[in-house]
Order: sequence, then structure tokens, then C-alpha cells
Amino acid sequence: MAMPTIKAVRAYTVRGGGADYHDTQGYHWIDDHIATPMARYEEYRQSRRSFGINVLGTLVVEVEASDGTVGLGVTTAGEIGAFIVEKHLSRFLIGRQVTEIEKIWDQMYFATQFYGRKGVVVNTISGVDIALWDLLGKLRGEPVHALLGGPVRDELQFYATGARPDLAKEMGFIGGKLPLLHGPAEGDEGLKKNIEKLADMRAKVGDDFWLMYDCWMSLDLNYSIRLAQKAQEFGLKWIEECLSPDDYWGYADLKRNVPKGMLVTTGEHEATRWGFRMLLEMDCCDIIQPDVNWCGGVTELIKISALADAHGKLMVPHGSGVYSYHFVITRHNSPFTEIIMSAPNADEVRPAFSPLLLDEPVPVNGRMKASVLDKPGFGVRLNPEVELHRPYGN
Ligand SMILES: C[C@H](O)[C@H](O)CC(=O)C(=O)O
Ligand SMILES: [Mg+2]
Repeated sequence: MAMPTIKAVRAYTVRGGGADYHDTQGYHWIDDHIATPMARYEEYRQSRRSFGINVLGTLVVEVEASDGTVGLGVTTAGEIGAFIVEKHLSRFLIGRQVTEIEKIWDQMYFATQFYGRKGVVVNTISGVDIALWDLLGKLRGEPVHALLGGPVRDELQFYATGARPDLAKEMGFIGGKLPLLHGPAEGDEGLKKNIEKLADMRAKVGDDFWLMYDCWMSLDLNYSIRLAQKAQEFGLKWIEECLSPDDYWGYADLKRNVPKGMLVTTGEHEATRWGFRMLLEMDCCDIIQPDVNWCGGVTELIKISALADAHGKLMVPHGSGVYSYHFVITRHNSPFTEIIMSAPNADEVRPAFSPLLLDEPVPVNGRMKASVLDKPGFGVRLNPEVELHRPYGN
């Protein structure tokens, strides 16, 4: 069957929300004194925007086929990503068959390896890869989940990340993941406040609701173990991303030393099958959490997920909205998924990439029917009211 070829690749940047969910303005729980690796410097402790967490912004990639069909991918790579797409990666797409996804991924990855391998380069590759899957789905008239083998269950179940697990419970979610507020630089007083926060939330949500702590790379091993030990009394289900993503040895040590029954999770800032191989072979965690926007896209997630499955581990993606949903619904070792509460007070469910995309599905009562995803490609489109910039277009 003759498929169209790729005739154009366009990369745009967007500010103020979209894929870069840290790119917020005004009060937002996601920027309210959250423990980070930069919190050792008092001047960067109150706000993550103060050290530039929102500096990248959103990248929008469009891949247009010779018949005019357009595949869309959005990720966090902003203007740097737009440069990489237009000045480097587009050569591996223009004139190619739209079905050459695997070969295009391989060429994008190895052509950028001398300056890439992880971080913003792999974010960018992920955005292009997502656009290619969207394009293929649209041309075949099938949802991406069908291209991946189809659903293994009828619906998705969600946990919510945000400052108000008590409200998340009322909204029907299976659990709530709190940001840890105080890091080691705030000493024993900060540790006490972290435990008080958890205890307060446990009292509000009762015993059967999952509570987790997201530590966003901010701790050291000793603090992580002490936090885990004290949190056990309040039924902490998992402790997430305690250490630097480079500290595989620390994670392996942490996993050996958390209280029995508490899970260790990490991986949202890890990338590619090789990065996740380290986490899995070194037995660093119980659940890996690749972000489809950052780990290498759908093409790489297929490999990462299979590797996790072979190691008997769960793969529960970080964020990534609809891009995660299409994947998670097709895999047995991804039994639930995440939504990051993008409302400033975490008091209502909003689409993950709002306001950038239209037709994004959202969970209702903490669940989403597989049938909601039954649209060609990823089933989302750009909101024409959002201003796009194309800094490196011809
Ligand atoms: C809440 C966390 O600090 C971060 O912003 C999001 C995250 O790591 C997660 O959802 O997981
Ligand atoms: Mg996290």
C-alpha cells in the first residue's frame, strides 16, 4: 500500500502553558516552595521559576505529508528544540515514507549523539516522534493505541499529582501525589513539617486512599531513608525521585533500605532504553516513570516498557497527557496513570496541555473509557487562539 511521503517539518514555540506545565504565571501550587536540588540556595527556595524551571517553554512540531495531512507533537524544548528540528532533524524526515518511524528515530538519535543522548535533545526527538505517530494514525484512520496493539482493558484509572489529594479523592482519583515541600537544607524542622503535612493529609483522606511524595531530585540518601521511615506510619505508598537521576547507586541503596511495602519510583528525567536499563539492572526502583515527551517518544517507550516488563516492573509514565493515555491502555504493566493537576489550586481537572490543544480527553471520576481515545492519531488539534512562533522557519 503506497503511503504518502513527508513534505514539510515545522517547529514552533509557545509560552504560558502547553507542554511545559511549569511555565505558569501568578500563584500556582506547582511553584510554591517545593523541595528541589536548588533549594540548598536560600534565594532559590521559594519558587522554582526563580531558578528557571520554566525557561524552555513548549515546542510544537508539525510533520506534513504529501497529501496535506499534518501530524502534531508537543513537548518541552522551546526555542532550542525548534532550532534542532529545523536545522538538524528535518533532513531525516523530508522525502521519507511516513511509515519509516523506526529508521527516522535511529537516525535522529545517532546523528545528535555527539551533543545529545538525554535532556533537551531527546525531548526534541520525542516531539518529532510523537508527530510521526500522530501522522501515521491520521493517515490510517486509526488511534495510536490501535497502532500499538490495542487496549488491554476498557478504561484507564488515574492518580492525581497536586497540592490537594483530599480534593483529588473527592474527584474520584485512586490516589494523590504531593510535592515534598522541604529539603535537607531546611534541616530537621523541615523534615518534621514534611511529615506533619503527610499526617494531615492522611487524616483528611482516610486509610484507603493512596498518598505519595514526589521529591523532585531534591534529597540525599540519608534524608530519603529517614523520610521514608517516618512516612511509613502514615501509609506512604511510594517515595518518588528522591535523588539525582545520575545517582543509580544511591537509588539501589534506597530501594534496599525503605520500609517493607513502600515503593521506590523514579525515571521521569531518565531517557532512552539505555538509561532505563541502568535503573532496571541495578534494581533502583519498583516503578519506572518515563515521560513520553522526554524519554524518546512512543518509539522508545515501546522498548523501555518491554524492558521493564521483562524485569517484572511496572511502567507508569510521568505526565504527558494524551500521549501517555494511548500507551498505557495497551500495556498490562501500566495498570494506572498520572494526571498533573494544572489548576493553580489543584481544585479542578483540566486537560494536560491546556490551552494549547483542543479535544484533549480528561478523566471523569478519576477514570477514562478506552473508547474516548478512538480518534485518528492522538485525536487532538492545535487551539487556533494560541499564538505560535516559528523562529527558525524558512
Ligand atoms: C510536583 C513535582 O514537583 C513536579 O512538578 C511534577 C512531577 O514530578 C510529577 O508529576 O511526577
Ligand atoms: Mg515526579
